[in-house]
Parts: sequence; C-alpha cells; structure tokens
Amino acid sequence: MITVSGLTKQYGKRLAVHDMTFEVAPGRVTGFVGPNGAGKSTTMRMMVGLTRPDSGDVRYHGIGYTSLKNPARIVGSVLDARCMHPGRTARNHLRATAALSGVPAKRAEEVLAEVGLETAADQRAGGFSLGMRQRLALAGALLGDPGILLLDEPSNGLDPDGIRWLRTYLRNFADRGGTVFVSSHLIAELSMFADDLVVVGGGRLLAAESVDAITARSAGTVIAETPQAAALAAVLASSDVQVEIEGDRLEVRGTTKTAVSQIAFDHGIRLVELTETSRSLEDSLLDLTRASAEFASA
Ligand SMILES: Nc1ncnc2c1ncn2[C@@H]1O[C@H](COP(=O)(O)OP(=O)(O)OP(=O)(O)O)[C@@H](O)[C@H]1O
Repeated sequence: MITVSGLTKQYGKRLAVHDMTFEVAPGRVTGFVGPNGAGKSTTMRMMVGLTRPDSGDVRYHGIGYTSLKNPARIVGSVLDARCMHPGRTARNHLRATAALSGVPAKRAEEVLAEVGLETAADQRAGGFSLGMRQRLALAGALLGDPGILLLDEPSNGLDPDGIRWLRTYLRNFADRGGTVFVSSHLIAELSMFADDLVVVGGGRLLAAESVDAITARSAGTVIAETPQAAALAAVLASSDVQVEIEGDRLEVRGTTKTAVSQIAFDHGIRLVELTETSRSLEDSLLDLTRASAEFASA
C-alpha cells in the first residue's frame, strides 16, 4: 500500500502540486492521469525522494521512502527512460545499476529476459529506440524484484505491440499481488487496463476511485432516429432530459432507451433506430476536470 498525504510543491509562484492525498492499493493497476503540466511527474518524483516536498509525505507500508532499508527491493521506478549511459550495453547498464542497488549481477540476465531484451543485451543503449529504452528502464526497475512499480508515461515511444506487451506485463504484475502506479496524459489508454484512477488537474487531486465507479456515475446517451424528430424532441423536452436535434437524429441525455421508446410509442411517433451508448470513461473524466482549463485544452 502506498499512502500519499498532503503532498505539496511550489516552484516560485507556480503551485505544481497542491495538497495531494490518495492511496494506491496492492494487487491493482492504478492509473495516474491528467493533462501535461498537471503535476504528475512532480508527484512521482516526490514519491521516490528525487524532489523534496514543501509539505506532506509518502509512505510505503507505513515507511517513508528515504527510511526504507533497501528501497530497490520495495519500489522500482522509471521516471525518465532516457536516463542511461549511451555508451553502455544493456547488460552492462543493468549490471552497474544492480551493483549500485546491492543486487546480485545475475539478476541482469533475468530482467533482460523478463522485458524481452535478451537479443539486444550486448548493444549499446545509445543506439536503442525510445521503445527499447523504455524496456531497458523497466528492466532496471525490476532488478531488486520489488513489489511496487512506479512508472511515468511508460508507453511513450512504444509501438502498438510494445504497448500491448507492457499492459499485459503490468496486469500480471498486479495479479501476482504487486502494486502498479502508472501515469499517462492519455486517459483512454489507461482506462483500457487500470483498475483504479487518480485524476489530477492543475496540481490538484480531482478524483481517486475505481474505473468502474467513474464509469457507473456517467449517464448514458440515447440516440433516436425518427422522421418525426421535432415532435419527439418536443415531448422529451417536457420531461427532465437534455435533447439535441440534428436532422432526423436526436441525442438524448439523462434517460434510458426504454423510456424514450415508451414516450415515442405513447405519442404515436415512429422510430427508425434507437440505441443507447454508455459514455466513455474519457468523457466522464473530462466532465470531472471541466473546471481545469489546462485539462480542457490538453
Ligand atoms: N523543476 C521545476 N522548476 C520549475 N517548475 C517546474 C519544475 N518541475 C515542474 N514544474 C512545473 O510544475 C507544473 C507541473 O509539472 P509536471 O511535470 O509535474 O506535470 P506533469 O503532469 O507531469 O506533466 P507532463 O505530462 O507534461 O510531464 C508545471 O507547470 C511545470 O512547469
């Protein structure tokens, strides 16, 4: 369990992170979402002691990061995949990192296999694509066999196969009881595989709850197609629903398909088509963050 309490960081006049409080549960993938500049990287840097918070703290099973006896064995993090010596081979990079973290050198071979980089083990990291660097950085985070992974935008630079591989990897890690905290500015991407979401905008926490809870809260939209669109819009407008009309097509919010069908039947209105779409998680989150101007323009 990761407990983030009242984390705050100001740069000059800019409040990068304000009073951020949330928990990240084991056995689940938690997505950390928000637009560029929302404060995700600053929060994650504070979570691993790279940036000192002005106030607040972060605890891993009740212990602060800097008080952990062997942090590499508890928390693996990738905050910047470009952060590696370009002249070193993948294997040597991992051996050097292992030595610094007090991990046996043979772990390098194991983590290379785990991220699918065995065949590139003797190539220099400087020649790696961003996607390969992401894998190598993840391998580095896995060296201490930690139970917690913190990853900042890990799918940057990965091709679709790489993204699928990463999702499966993180899903399995969580299913084995691990804790996964992964950031992205792409809400749709995270909603595909996260269990919980921590949503931020403008340095503030906007929501911290399960994907299911956020999805359930959002009302559905009913699409009705009828040659009597104006008549249907008129009767619907008299009940408490929102109606938008475009030619023969109505978009109705705040009701259900069954209710629209009944109203149409009661008024002798012929429907050509009637469908109900649940709003995407992305739409729901954009609602949540409507107040955040930065989110709206992201
Ligand atoms: N070292 C720093 N000095 C000054 N301002 C900073 C520093 N680091 C971050 N900021 C500012 O703090 C705010 C939050 O930035 P942060 O990088 O944490 O956001 P983010 O959500 O990770 O965005 P991105 O997806 O673009 O990385 C931004 O306005 C940024 O300009």
